[in-house]
Order: sequence, then structure tokens, then C-alpha cells
Amino acid sequence: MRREPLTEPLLTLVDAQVRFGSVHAIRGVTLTLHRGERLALVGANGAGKTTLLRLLHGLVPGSGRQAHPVDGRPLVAAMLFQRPFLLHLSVFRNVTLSLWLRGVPAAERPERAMQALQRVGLADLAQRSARALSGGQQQRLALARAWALQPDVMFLDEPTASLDPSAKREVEQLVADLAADGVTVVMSTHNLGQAKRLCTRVAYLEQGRVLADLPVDLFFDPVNPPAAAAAFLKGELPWQ
Ligand SMILES: Nc1ncnc2c1ncn2[C@@H]1O[C@H](COP(=O)(O)OP(=O)(O)OP(=O)(O)O)[C@@H](O)[C@H]1O
Repeated sequence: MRREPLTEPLLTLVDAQVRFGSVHAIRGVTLTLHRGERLALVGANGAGKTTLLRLLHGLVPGSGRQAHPVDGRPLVAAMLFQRPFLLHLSVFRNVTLSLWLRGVPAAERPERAMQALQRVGLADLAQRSARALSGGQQQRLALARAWALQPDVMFLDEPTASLDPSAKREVEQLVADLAADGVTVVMSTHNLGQAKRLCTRVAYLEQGRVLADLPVDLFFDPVNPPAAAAAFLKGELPWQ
């Protein structure tokens, strides 16, 4: 497979550590995230994927993180959680409120919110209560809310984990669309097929360490799988 040249770095971790009391959740992780990459984090339950996403986003205190400026301004990032946290408000207000929280001027909010809702196919439901949406629609709303922020990078924590196959496909398509728009993506997933479909690079975590970090074709090389992840890959196949 042809390798894309690396673009400028957005985020760097150098020997990053995260501790929750006696739990050492991230141990000595060093990685650089470049603009335009789509990085999948894979590994068993408790390996540290969510914590690594939260560290990259700056949501947990940890050492060794550096966010780089983009075109001379601070990096803009957004995170999507496994189960979206939605307020008891309309679909539209859920988006405008997050724009308000990020300091977007009032005059810009309605248009940006509607554009984002159109992008995810929810414009017709703008006035409906967000809590009345189906699981797949809620995840699409969460994507719209993140996309409205015009982020450089999006962190997705198992974005399709609780969805049925058709909602899963819709959300996967939207993630692919966001990436095609130039948004850098880091996502955790237990679905290796999804990592293969959506990502350019895969990092395998075990007990808080990154044991393999490779371009997607090398990670899933059927002849020479990365030794550190071979047992995991064998256990998780066949892909869903
Ligand atoms: N807020 C917290 N307080 C204490 N321990 C935590 C906290 N968050 C995570 N941990 C611990 O850190 C380790 C890594 O958890 P994390 O949720 O990052 O794993 P994961 O790979 O995302 O797991 P899963 O696939 O089950 O979502 C686990 O041992 C977990 O119990």
C-alpha cells in the first residue's frame, strides 16, 4: 500500500503516564498524531483505550501531553462518548448549547447548528426532544454537536458499540465523511473490521502500554501480524 507522507503533528505524547490512585492506567506511551490520520485504538477491556483518548483530549491529568497549534491557533478537539450525554432539550438546542460553551458568537450558532444537523441527516428532527431519539439518532446528534465545533481532531470512544447493524453502518459512514472533510480521527473500538474499514493506523494497547503502532495494512498483515498483538488478533477474529 502506498504510504501518505506524514503531515504536521497535532498532538504528541512523550512517556505519558496516567494514574488513578493505585491503578496505573497509562504507562509510558509515546506517540505523535498527525493531521489527517485516522488512528484506531484496540485492545482488551481495561487495556487503557478510553483513558488514552481522554488523555489525548486533555480530560484527565497526566504527564507528557503536548497539543500543537494549527495554522497558528490553538488545536480544536471534540470527543464522542460511547453513550452520548444529551440534555433534556431539543435536538437543535443541544447543538447550539455546545457552541455557546465553546464561545461561538450567538449570531453564528443557529446556522452552524443547522448545517451540522443536515450533515448527519437530523435537520427534520431539530425541534424534537433529544432524549426521544433512537440510539443511532442520538449518536448522530452527538456527531453533529462535535462536527459543529469545526474540530481539527475528534476522539471517538467506541462510537458504534451499542448500535444495531444499520445504525452502525450509518455512524461509520458519517465518521468516514468527517475524515474525508479533513478531520483527524482517533477512535477506540472492539470491532477490528471497523478499524480496518475506517482507519489508516492502528495502536494495540495492553495494560496501559502501546505494544504495536502500525499502518493499518501492516497491523492486519495476515502473513506477518505484529508479534505483540498476534494473540489478541487471533482471539478477536473473525471480524464482526
Ligand atoms: N476514573 C477512574 N478511576 C479509577 N480507575 C479507572 C478510572 N478510569 C479507568 N480506570 C481504570 O483504568 C484502566 C483502564 O481503563 P479504560 O477504561 O481506559 O480501559 P478500556 O481499554 O477503555 O476498557 P473498555 O474496552 O472496557 O472500555 C482500568 O483498569 C480501569 O479500571
